[in-house]
Amino acid sequence: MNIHSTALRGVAIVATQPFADRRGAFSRFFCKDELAAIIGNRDIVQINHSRTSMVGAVRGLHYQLPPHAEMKLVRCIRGRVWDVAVDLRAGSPTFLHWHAEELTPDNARMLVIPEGCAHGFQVLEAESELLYLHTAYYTPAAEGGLRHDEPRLGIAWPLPVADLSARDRHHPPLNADYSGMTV
Ligand SMILES: Cc1cn([C@H]2C[C@H](O)[C@@H](COP(=O)(O)OP(=O)(O)O[C@H]3O[C@H](C)C(=O)[C@H](O)[C@H]3O)O2)c(=O)[nH]c1=O
Repeated sequence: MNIHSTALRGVAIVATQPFADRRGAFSRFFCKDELAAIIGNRDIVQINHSRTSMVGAVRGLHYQLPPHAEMKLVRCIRGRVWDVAVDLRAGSPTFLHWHAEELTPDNARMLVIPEGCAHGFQVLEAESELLYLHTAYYTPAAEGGLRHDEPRLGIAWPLPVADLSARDRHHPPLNADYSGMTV
């Protein structure tokens, strides 16, 4: 598993090389030892799965506030998604900057979204499926969200946004004095 950093501290791309033979392919999805440089002493405590039907649909942008802030490792197991991490860390030199990565089963990439970053994605192929590895338990009271069209982010979604959950339609815009979270 090769780890590639991005402009956002801790946001990383894990590249894996599937073992292919005449039967098909085998991939290592996760390895705490190989990913020790980014996982540290965190544990994966919850694994979630989503399927999104409509091309252009966006899920997110979501995060959990401290003390329930979480690292998420996201992999596309069907279809094609444009996956986004947003830096919400107070004092970060890349505060409110975002990084996007196209994830597919074929490119076998996994995006690592550390604590203090929001996560969202847009579906580029119908019926795309994602697997999310979480280092903190789902805690609704600690959940936060950003609008996909938040002016202070300027995320350049590749397609017109075709579908959003009611919750994601109603995230409030960021205040002008929003300074982020300390994680
Ligand atoms: C995360 C979670 C959610 N839920 C319930 C809460 C809702 O009733 C339902 C759907 O949750 P939500 O609307 O938050 O799901 P998405 O909008 O698809 O959010 C997902 O996609 C974005 C991009 C993410 O980064 C989130 O981590 C991930 O949950 O599942 C649970 O019961 N357990 C859980 O662990």
